[in-house]
Amino acid sequence: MSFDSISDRGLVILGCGRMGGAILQGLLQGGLPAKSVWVITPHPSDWLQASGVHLSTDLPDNPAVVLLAVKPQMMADALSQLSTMRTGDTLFVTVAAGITMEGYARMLGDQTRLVRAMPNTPSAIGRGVTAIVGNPKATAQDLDIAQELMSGVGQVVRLENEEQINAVIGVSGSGPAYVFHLIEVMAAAGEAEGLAPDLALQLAKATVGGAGALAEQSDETPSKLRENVTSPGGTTAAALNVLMDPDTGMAPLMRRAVAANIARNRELGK
Ligand SMILES: NC(=O)C1=CN([C@@H]2O[C@H](COP(=O)(O)OP(=O)(O)OC[C@H]3O[C@@H](n4cnc5c(N)ncnc54)[C@H](OP(=O)(O)O)[C@@H]3O)[C@@H](O)[C@H]2O)C=CC1
Ligand SMILES: O=C(O)[C@@H]1CCC=N1
Repeated sequence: MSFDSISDRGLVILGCGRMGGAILQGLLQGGLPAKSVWVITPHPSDWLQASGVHLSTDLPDNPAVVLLAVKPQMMADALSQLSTMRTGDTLFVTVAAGITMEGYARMLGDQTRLVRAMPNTPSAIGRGVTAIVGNPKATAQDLDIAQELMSGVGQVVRLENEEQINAVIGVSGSGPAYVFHLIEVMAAAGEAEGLAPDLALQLAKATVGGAGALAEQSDETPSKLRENVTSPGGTTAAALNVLMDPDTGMAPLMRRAVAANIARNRELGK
């Protein structure tokens, strides 16, 4: 990775919890010098304190990039800490759900160059996927910089418009939670059928992890991979009859879950 402008002018990270921390870790591993990073976060972890970044010190007044990684509900308060910064030349990259570009224009001014990025928690192990979209002031170079920042923690895809970010949150931003829940319910079903809890959990985790890796690495579609498991008239077919029921199966359930996610995201944006 090349971080020339960030190395020269600095990166400020506002909020260094799960997501901000994962991104910072990816950037440092990718070669960004710790001395180019300023972090504002109320309770820095031991790892952060040992990382060599600037903590609780004066901020550069014209950093190349500010990464916003606080909870949406904290954003307005948190941004007030940047009031001494000249924001004209600085690119803002935000990972917060809910807050729209219009909302940022109200808080930061309508001249601010801003990229919304929506990562997910597998970023913590470099296996995230992030979707990015720029506001009307963001340049092609700004999108390249945001892509470079986020590629430290996994794949990056680009969106055509801001509206699409809602569906991204519903699918991949929140999606790891759905998959973790799948592990929980598969393990619980195994336990209910007589497996020891640890063994049921091991089987469920290895199955979801292995199937996910196979789906990513295989040239076959997920539908074909599913068919490969399913012997006609066999045990998998019996289970899929339940899971693929058009009225009560996973498809209508997932549709409702993603719709609820998007509705909440719109509420947060108000
Ligand atoms: N978790 C996820 O799966 C995803 C999260 N996001 C978005 O990422 C953002 C952060 O989420 P996540 O990392 O999970 O949350 P965390 O709570 O883990 O991180 C938020 C961090 O912000 C810090 N913080 C709180 N107030 C301030 C402040 N005034 N100034 C600076 N820092 C502050 C918190 O500190 P402390 O806890 O010490 O108070 C915490 O370390 C959210 O906007 C969320 O929408 C996006 C995609 C996926
Ligand atoms: O639950 C949330 O609001 C955030 C956004 C995507 C994942 N976590």
